[in-house]
Amino acid sequence: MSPAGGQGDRSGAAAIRSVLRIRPFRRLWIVLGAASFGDWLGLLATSVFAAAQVSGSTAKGAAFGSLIAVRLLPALVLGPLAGVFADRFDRRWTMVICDLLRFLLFASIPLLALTGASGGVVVSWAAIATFLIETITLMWIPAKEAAVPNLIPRARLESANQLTLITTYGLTPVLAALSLSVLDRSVRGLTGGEVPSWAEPAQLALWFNSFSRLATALVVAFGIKEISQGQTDERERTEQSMMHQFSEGWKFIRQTPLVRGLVLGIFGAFAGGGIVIGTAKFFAASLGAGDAAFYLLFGAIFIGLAVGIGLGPMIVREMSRRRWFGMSIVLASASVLVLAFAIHLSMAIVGAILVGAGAGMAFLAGTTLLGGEVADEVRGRVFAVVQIGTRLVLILAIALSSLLVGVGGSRKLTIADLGVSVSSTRLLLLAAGAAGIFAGISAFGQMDDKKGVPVLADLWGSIRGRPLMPAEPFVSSGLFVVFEGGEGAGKSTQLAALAERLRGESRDVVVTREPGATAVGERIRSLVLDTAGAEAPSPRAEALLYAADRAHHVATVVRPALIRGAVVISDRYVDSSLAYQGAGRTLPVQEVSWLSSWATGGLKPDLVVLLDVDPHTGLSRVESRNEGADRLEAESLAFHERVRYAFLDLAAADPKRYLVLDASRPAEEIAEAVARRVEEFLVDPGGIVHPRPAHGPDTTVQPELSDAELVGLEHRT
Ligand SMILES: Nc1ncnc2c1ncn2[C@@H]1O[C@H](COP(=O)(O)OP(=O)(O)OP(=O)(O)O)[C@@H](O)[C@H]1O
Ligand SMILES: Cc1cn([C@H]2C[C@H](O)[C@@H](COP(=O)(O)O)O2)c(=O)[nH]c1=O
Repeated sequence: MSPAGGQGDRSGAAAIRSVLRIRPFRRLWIVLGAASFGDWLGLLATSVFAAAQVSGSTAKGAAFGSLIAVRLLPALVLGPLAGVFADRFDRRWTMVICDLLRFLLFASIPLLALTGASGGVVVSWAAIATFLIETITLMWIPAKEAAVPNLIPRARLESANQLTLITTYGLTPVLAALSLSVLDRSVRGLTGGEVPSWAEPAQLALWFNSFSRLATALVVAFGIKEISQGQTDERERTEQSMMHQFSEGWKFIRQTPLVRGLVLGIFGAFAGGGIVIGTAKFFAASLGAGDAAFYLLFGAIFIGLAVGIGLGPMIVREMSRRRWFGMSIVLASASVLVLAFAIHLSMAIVGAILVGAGAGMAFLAGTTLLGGEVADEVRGRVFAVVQIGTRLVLILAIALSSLLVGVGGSRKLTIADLGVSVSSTRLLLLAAGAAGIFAGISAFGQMDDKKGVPVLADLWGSIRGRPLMPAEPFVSSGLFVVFEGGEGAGKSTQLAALAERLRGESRDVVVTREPGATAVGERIRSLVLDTAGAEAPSPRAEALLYAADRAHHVATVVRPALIRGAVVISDRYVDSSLAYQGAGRTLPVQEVSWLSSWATGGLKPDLVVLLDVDPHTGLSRVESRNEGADRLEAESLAFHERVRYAFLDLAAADPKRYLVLDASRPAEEIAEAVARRVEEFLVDPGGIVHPRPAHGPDTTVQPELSDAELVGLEHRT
């Protein structure tokens, strides 16, 4: 899989500019920004407004709290059906109708207040209207989320999500809070403190919220008709009953490993986040810090979120988004553990920033994966489940953790007589961190698209711009033996002897070589080795030519023969490139390795017979053939020395796969040793470490690739 929506080689800013050039998305982003600003304003204003309608601190607190609670209620009651709307009906009209209704409902709250209704009536209506607005929002969000992937190319989905998430959760809430406070001051300043009720900032904010929804409805209806166009055919959508579509959605989530992993991971992350929020006050106190520390920790989480969403893709670059998602959850959860052990505020702030960064990256990767990899016809339902589930998990986690901490938070558990005190807040954080790590690892396991590729090496390779690649899926029932060594080591001699022996046992044997085993290879061979006439290729061009020969050789000769069960014996393979172009030409060995691995799709030999010979000896054998030296044979002695030691180093790094023989021994002795080793393989095929058949739909890789041989692949979307 390519990283869904990965940004490739573009810088973050360039990727975002390119996404904004897509007209329907740009329009949607602008109105969503305005609407999100209005929503945040509305959220703050409705609550403040409701509190302002009653007197007495208890009543004010109850009014404020009940409005917030009412916003969460619809998700529990009506949530499960919301996604069906997004998948069943035209998403553009779903969004438009929802926004028109929200426009009316938002406007109705300050309108009722203007009629002179009593505070109690206004608060009750505000609660009912908020409940209805939230219910409508439940249908609007999956419709919008499911529509976005149809507006932009998949490769730009991540940038689009970055932009939307930063706008919705970073810019607009801060702007809304600032605007509300500036509005409040200005209105009070202008009216000298005698603010008429219609000009109350909370009322003005509600009007803004209302009209921002009207604007969204109009722009979506008349300016982004593409939302309707991208959707699955209407007949297909309405053929099934709603109940059937509802159960289909759940079945899809249960049975699809990617979605299961995503849902599990997202819920785990939100549970962890909820516990951090629920315990934050007590945690700040356990650090011996007061309210200021509490706010600092909260700020740190938001800074981390912004860093994760804004910079995450630039850091991990082309890494598989499935892997990035699981790793981000593990990072966030491990950082919760840091919080559990924090002994100083500075340590806690670092932990909180990392929690935020991990959560932000997981959120971005998860949203992008859902948008890019879930089919259009079920996308709305999947988004709805995530949306509702996260709300539920968050509320439960906050409620339960604050309850538990409230019961035991002020106490300290003293372990035996050791004098070690452990606050229950920290124990809870510890449990949350551990559970989060478990959820992250489980999600990773369910979704991993590079099974068998070492995780940390892949991460490090990705950060450096060269993610490791899984081997191409293929099932070999043959044996792949390669002869390597310097010039005149006796490779052709040994290869011929082995082939003859195996053919004598009636085995299917394919003798081949690099470069030059195919017609294309012959031409490449003459380009790299002929000394007469033609201009010599530069070192990088030489490396590419050998890789091109290898790619064609593997695809047309080696793999087909291995698939049919033949013993393939090749005179030189990847190690020659590492030794000659890497050590000999002093090109970066990692890059040469990357190139070869890409060319071969990760195919490695079962056995490499390295014939080690002193270059003096080898070159003098070649000379005695009186055929003249080719371009590489004509290289300096120092060059051939470097080649020799590079071969020996490669063999030392992976001794199981190599048979190193002293090539100055008599040819018959060497042939005997080679035959013995090859017979071992043939007698005991279980000992062969070539690619095995896949064990399931996702295990399409060679599990035995060593770290050194797994090299980067530039993923393209
Ligand atoms: N063990 C050995 N002892 C002495 N001479 C050998 C031995 N093996 C091969 N030779 C001789 O050395 C020469 C080179 O051998 P061969 O062509 O097999 O080597 P090679 O590694 O394939 O060479 P190249 O690097 O040119 O492909 C030949 O003349 C061969 O007869
Ligand atoms: C595969 C491969 C080969 N070379 C060099 C090594 C030799 O000098 C020639 C091949 O000649 P031979 O007589 O067939 O052994 O090419 C290389 O530099 N890089 C490679 O990948």
